[in-house]
Amino acid sequence: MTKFTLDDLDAIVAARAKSGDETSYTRKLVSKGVAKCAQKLGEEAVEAAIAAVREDREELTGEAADVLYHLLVVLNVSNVPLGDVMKELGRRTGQTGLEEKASRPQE
Ligand SMILES: N=c1c2ncn([C@@H]3O[C@H](COP(=O)(O)OP(=O)(O)OP(=O)(O)O)[C@@H](O)[C@H]3O)c2ncn1[C@@H]1O[C@H](COP(=O)(O)O)[C@@H](O)[C@H]1O
Repeated sequence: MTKFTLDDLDAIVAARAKSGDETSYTRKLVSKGVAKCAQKLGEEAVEAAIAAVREDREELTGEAADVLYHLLVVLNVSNVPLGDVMKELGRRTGQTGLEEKASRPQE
């Protein structure tokens, strides 16, 4: 079996978001707008963080899957391609996290 990737899920999310399928959770969520999608992403991220602090690996695995799915939904409604995010991550591989932080514009 070939490995399921984030690109595969991204393609499913994109197709479901624009489908008129009443049974699609993605379509339903996207139709509520970016604020609702972002709220769900935030909730799932907090749940994942709580699972991590609890050291509950099984719970964290499930919550992490929820976070990735909801992040893809938010990127979709915001018209930000996953490829752009991956490009940005790729660009950062040449430097350490602390170097990247120091290179950010000062607020
Ligand atoms: N990976 C996911 C995925 N992860 C989480 N979820 C849904 O996210 C929701 C989050 O749970 P909650 O209890 O917080 O949601 P809720 O009670 O509906 O809350 P509200 O949205 O009403 O606030 C659940 O309904 C989950 O089913 C997902 N829904 C879909 N996918 C993927 O998207 C594909 C397409 O799904 P549909 O669009 O439903 O066809 C699926 O085949 C999956 O591959």
